[in-house]
Amino acid sequence: MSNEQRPVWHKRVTEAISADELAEREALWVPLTEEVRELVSTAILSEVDEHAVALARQHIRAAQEILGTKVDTGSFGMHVNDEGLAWNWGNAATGQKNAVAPPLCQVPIADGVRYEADFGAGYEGPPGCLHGGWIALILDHASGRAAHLEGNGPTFTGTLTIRYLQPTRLGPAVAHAWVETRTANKFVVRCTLSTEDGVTAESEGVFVLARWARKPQED
Ligand SMILES: CCCCC/C=C\C/C=C\C/C=C\C/C=C\CCCC(=O)SCCNC(=O)CCNC(=O)[C@H](O)C(C)(C)COP(=O)(O)OP(=O)(O)OC[C@H]1O[C@@H](n2cnc3c(N)ncnc32)[C@H](O)[C@@H]1OP(=O)(O)O
Repeated sequence: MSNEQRPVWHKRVTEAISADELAEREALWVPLTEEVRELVSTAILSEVDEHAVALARQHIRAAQEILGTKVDTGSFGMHVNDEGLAWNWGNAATGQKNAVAPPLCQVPIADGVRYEADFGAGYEGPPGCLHGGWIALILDHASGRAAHLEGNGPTFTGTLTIRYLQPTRLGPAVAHAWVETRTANKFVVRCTLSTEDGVTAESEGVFVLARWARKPQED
């Protein structure tokens, strides 16, 4: 894939960094992400008085100021090194630096892709249950990842059909996605989301290997 083929919106940053240095950087930032995520949940559930709220806001503004002394602009995009490593830590589903992303943990399996997560107060839709929009994101991401692994390139969601079977209670959940059929550039992927109540949502999606990422003979 050449730079000329990539669309203008595709932010790509090349960095001279080794795999070891990248691992160190990840170890530095992931705890911050987890703490910000925890802060969101605590802020929702907290019942402290107005003085405590004012004090907490002071500390949060101080942290914001410290982090803001050196920032990139726009989005994180896709960072790459010359060893072929790529990391998109701003990703809304799994970005290591994105506290808005749910706490998804990918677990290796032979048949497709499995993600596990424990959804807390920040993900609530119907009282006590996971918001349907988050469910869509999880099904979409797990399916996209399954297609990506099999197609070896960036696959975009073309169509995603979701059946919400029963409410998904907050707490532990598992997503399992697998490619059902494929042609050179198109993948039909199925995905389920399950809790201790069983399967709560399922989807079927068509994922398309982006035209700009196809090898010339596949176009
Ligand atoms: C998402 C990757 C971004 C790039 C990042 C780089 C690296 C990524 C690294 C790691 C990623 C890891 C995992 C990924 C995990 C999650 C992914 C999340 C996915 C998303 O959240 S992504 C955002 C929402 N998504 C969009 O923003 C799409 C906007 N849209 C378009 O960009 C185009 O519209 C596109 C590309 C869909 C098609 O355009 P195209 O020109 O490539 O298609 P083309 O005409 O060649 O068709 C080829 C065959 O697909 C069929 N086809 C075409 N369109 C279809 C559709 N909509 N539904 C069903 N089938 C469709 C045709 O019928 C034909 O089928 P057939 O071969 O059988 O004739």
